[in-house]
Order: sequence, then structure tokens, then C-alpha cells
Amino acid sequence: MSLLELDGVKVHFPVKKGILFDRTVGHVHAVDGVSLKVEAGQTYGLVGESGCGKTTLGRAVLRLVDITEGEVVLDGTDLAKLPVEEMRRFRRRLQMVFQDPLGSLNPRQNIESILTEGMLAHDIGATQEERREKIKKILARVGLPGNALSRYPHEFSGGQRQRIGIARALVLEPDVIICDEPVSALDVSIQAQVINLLEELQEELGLTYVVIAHDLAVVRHISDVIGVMYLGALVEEAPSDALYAEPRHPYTRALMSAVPVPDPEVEDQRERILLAGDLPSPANPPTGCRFHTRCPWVQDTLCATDRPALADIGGGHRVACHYAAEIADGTLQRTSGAVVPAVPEQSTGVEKSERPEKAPENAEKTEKVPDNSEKSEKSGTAEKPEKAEKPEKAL
Ligand SMILES: Nc1ncnc2c1ncn2[C@@H]1O[C@H](COP(=O)(O)OP(=O)(O)OP(=O)(O)O)[C@@H](O)[C@H]1O
Repeated sequence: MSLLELDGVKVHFPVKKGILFDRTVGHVHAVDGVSLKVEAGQTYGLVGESGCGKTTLGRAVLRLVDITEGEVVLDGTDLAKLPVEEMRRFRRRLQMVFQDPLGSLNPRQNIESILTEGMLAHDIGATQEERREKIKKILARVGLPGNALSRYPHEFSGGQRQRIGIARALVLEPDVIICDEPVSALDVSIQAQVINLLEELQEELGLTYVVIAHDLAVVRHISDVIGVMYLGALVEEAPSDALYAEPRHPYTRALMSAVPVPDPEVEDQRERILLAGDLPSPANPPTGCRFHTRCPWVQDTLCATDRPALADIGGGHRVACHYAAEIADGTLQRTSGAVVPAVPEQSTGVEKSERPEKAPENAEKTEKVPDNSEKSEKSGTAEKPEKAEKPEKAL
């Protein structure tokens, strides 16, 4: 049995109307029947465009939103059915690292107080001294200076604040950490450091991650298995390398075609699949295959009427498309959608001969990147102020 298993998870938000908002006129199908398994010590990457339900799914696992239907099984226990008090105990084992490090930390609490809060809630550490010692060790491990304890979130840079977010999860000794866009609010140079840190911690502590991101490069680097979401459902799932080598679902193909390749020659040959229209509203999803309204290979039969199941095509690769095999072997031609060169000659402003022969080492985050901007991070200067939001409570 896998450490974390989701079976047919649905999260439908009611759409309310009326003067008192007491009339339910429909539902937003934010997550609409997701089943997946996350193995202990591995990383499951969840990708998809904004609004496809990634965050809601992550929150559903922690029961931060109500689960309409389905099971979320952690180590044999279905969390979806646990009474609130018992769920509180399980929360220690499941932690979340949020996208906006500043917004998720209470600006009025110093770091010691922020980290102690969760420990007190879960009875970790017999005395304040014991808790402080543990916090100090973890802060040092995530690369924060010794004097961080008495300082406040605004005194840290964006990368340091994300390290505080990671430390807040770690002090509770979780089994699973759900990282929701853990680096998308950070500078590119800092992103690689935080990703490397997450990987090191996983190796040392045997952590299991679910990493939610829209950036395919980030997810590829860190994930063992990747699930691609579209309009509340998984459309494809595969071991990371297999998904990148052979994306089978038309939506995954379109997503991949948008990722630049760090080799000018390949980039010149590469084609980009442009999808027509926007993501349909999850309050009124299309019939049949959810993707058929934008699919470049859409057919008159089946696509608009039958919802394809996520079918196993071997090697742990699952795909939800009626015509995945025909698209892969080239027997099905595109029916719509534009295909354009990935790099239009005029838009680059750089002639082919002027472009560098080789892409810079860090063009794609597939290698470990030296922590050379650590110094500027440790200087303690806060980066540009970010909008403060309601801080997330320790879970
Ligand atoms: N509390 C809520 N009530 C009603 N609708 C909601 C609620 N939370 C999310 N939604 C809707 O559910 C859908 C999925 O949202 P979600 O934030 O999970 O997507 P996402 O893929 O994580 O996008 P992003 O990357 O922009 O956060 C969206 O249409 C969103 O508007």
C-alpha cells in the first residue's frame, strides 16, 4: 500500500445567490474525481494551468476544504471520514509549504513564536528550552542564521522566508509535505537553492512530497511521478522521465511544447502547439472529454460525449484520451489548433549566428545549482515588499 492514496476525490464548491446568499444555484467542480498514489519517500508533482484545481486538491488532502466525495488514505486511514479531533492528530503528519512565504507568516510573531505555535498544538517538546533547541537545529539545517529566532518575517528575504516556511513544517516531524508552488514567488537564482534544499531534506529525513507547480521545469527536476491536471481531473500521469520523453495526452503535449529547450538548434526546429480559447469554467465543464473544446485532435465521435478513463498504457503511464494511441503513431491528423515555430525569427531580435552555441548551465534546472547567492540572502535585507495576506496558521 502507498503512503498516500487518493481515490475518486471530488471537491465541489456551492455557488450561492440571493440577497442572503442562501440559494445554491450550482457548483464549481474544482476537483472532480482524482485518484492517485504517492509512494513513501518519493515526490509526486502536480502540474496544470491556473484554475485547474491543484491547490484545492492539496488543501483537500489536509482537509482544509471539505471533501465532497472520495477517499484520502494516509497510511491506511481514510482522512476524509475522520472526526475533527482525530484529524487534528493526523495534521502533524501532513504539512503544507505555501506559495507566498510572507503572506503565510504572521508579521507580528517572531520566528521562535511562529515555529513554537505548531509544536505546542501538537505537544512536541516538554519545555520551552527543549523546543527552542529543536527549532535552533532545524533553522540551522535549512540555512538560516543563528539570530533568526528573535527576528520577524519582514526582516528576511523571500528565499529566507520560504526556508522559515519549510522549518515550520519540519519542526512537526511530518511524513508528507505538500508544497504549493514553493518557489514561484522567488527570484530564479533563489528557486534552485530552495529546490535543492527540499531534495536534501527528503534524502536525509525520508520525506514524501506532493509538489504543486505550473512550472514544468521545477516539477521535472524534483518529481519521481508527475500528474497533469486539467479542469479538476488528471489527464495524464507517468514517471517523470517517461512523461517528458513521450507526453501522450494532447494537453500535456501542448504544455510541453511551450517549454523552451536550452539548445538553439533544437529550439529552431521545435514547434509550439497553440491551444484555442481559455480554460472553460469549472462551474460548467464541457461534456465528454473535458479537453475536447480546445483539443487540436478533437474527433466528431466520442470526444464530446464520453469521458475517457485514465487508462494504463504500461510502465506506470496513464492517459485519459480516446485517441492517445492514434495520435502517438501519427494515424490521426490534427483537426484544429495552430502549430507555430517555438521561436518566431522576428520576435527574438537575435540572429541565429549571434545566439550562443550552448545554453548556460542553469538554463534548465536539471542540475544542482551552487548556493552562490546565499550571501546576499544571509545579509538579512528584505527583498521588495510583497502584499501581506492573512497568515496561514500552523496546521
Ligand atoms: N473557496 C472556493 N469557492 C469557490 N470556488 C473556488 C474556491 N476555491 C477555489 N475555487 C475555484 O476552483 C477552481 C480551482 O482553483 P484552484 O485554486 O484549486 O486552482 P489552481 O490550479 O491551484 O490555480 P492557481 O495556480 O491559480 O492557484 C477555480 O475555478 C477557483 O476559482
